[in-house]
Amino acid sequence: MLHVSMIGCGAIGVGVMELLKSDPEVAFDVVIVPEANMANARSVVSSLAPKARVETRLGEDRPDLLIECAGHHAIEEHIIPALLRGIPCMVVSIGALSEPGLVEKLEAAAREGKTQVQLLSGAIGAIDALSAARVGGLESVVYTGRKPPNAWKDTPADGPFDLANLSVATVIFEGSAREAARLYPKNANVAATLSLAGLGLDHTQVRLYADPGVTENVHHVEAKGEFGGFELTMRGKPLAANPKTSALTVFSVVRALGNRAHALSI
Ligand SMILES: NC(=O)C1=CN([C@@H]2O[C@H](COP(=O)(O)OP(=O)(O)OC[C@H]3O[C@@H](n4cnc5c(N)ncnc54)[C@H](OP(=O)(O)O)[C@@H]3O)[C@@H](O)[C@H]2O)C=CC1
Ligand SMILES: O=C([O-])CC(=O)C(=O)O
Repeated sequence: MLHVSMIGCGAIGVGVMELLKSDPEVAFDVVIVPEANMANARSVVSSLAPKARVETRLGEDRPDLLIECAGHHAIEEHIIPALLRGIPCMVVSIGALSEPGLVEKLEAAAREGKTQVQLLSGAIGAIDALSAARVGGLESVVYTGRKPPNAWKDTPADGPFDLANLSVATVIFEGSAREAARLYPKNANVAATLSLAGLGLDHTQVRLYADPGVTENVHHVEAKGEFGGFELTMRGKPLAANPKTSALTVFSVVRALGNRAHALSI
């Protein structure tokens, strides 16, 4: 039985608890949320993981695994202290790791705690192939993200582009993954994941489209290197609870937990 504590009880956290509710090998013991969200989280958790406590921090608990499904601040606030205590962690807010120095800080905390932090693949696939290809040497990684115009509301594209009236697919950003993450932090998880697995934030090229012709989060990756090349297109259905998040992200967390909990891992 894998004893899990989870940070976050939003679109991903709730989706994960729903799918694992009847898995006898995964037990949620603690769900961590901000103070203001505790009452709401308690009512959700009581039906999905009735044995779990809702807390604002991990406290003295020592889970087999701490998983972050919360957001950028949770990494500094909860993951780094847990790693320092030797608790293995998983992180889904990979976009947060584009903040200078944060990856190194995570790594140092895991090393000091003699444990490991796993960065989950989330909404994008082929991370295994890309990071294996890096071993032989990569030449280029180009990521194209395409989302419906309303997905770019309240971002730097909202204003320079008349999102509500776009009639054709429009490039709203072209540049490095580092710049994409700086300008579009809430849409930067995939670009950051590809960068960490591949050529890094400065050498991963990113093009972002507001496209009235799509209803899904479309992620296209083209990678070339010593291994040869690959092209991948993912058409991620957004979650009803948060249209910025593809459903595959929830499945990716469930897979990762299953791989730790079950006898067979794939
Ligand atoms: N790797 C990938 O491919 C993807 C990663 N993501 C990332 O996953 C994360 C979660 O996404 P999603 O579930 O859709 O987001 P939601 O906003 O639906 O849920 C986030 C949850 O985390 C809680 N939370 C926020 N900050 C903290 C904190 N410091 N400590 C404890 N709890 C906290 C929120 O509480 P409250 O509501 O009170 O703020 C809320 O319960 C985001 O960072 C998102 O960018 C998303 C999609 C793909
Ligand atoms: O598709 C998703 O779930 C999220 C996404 O585009 C990103 O954050 O890069």
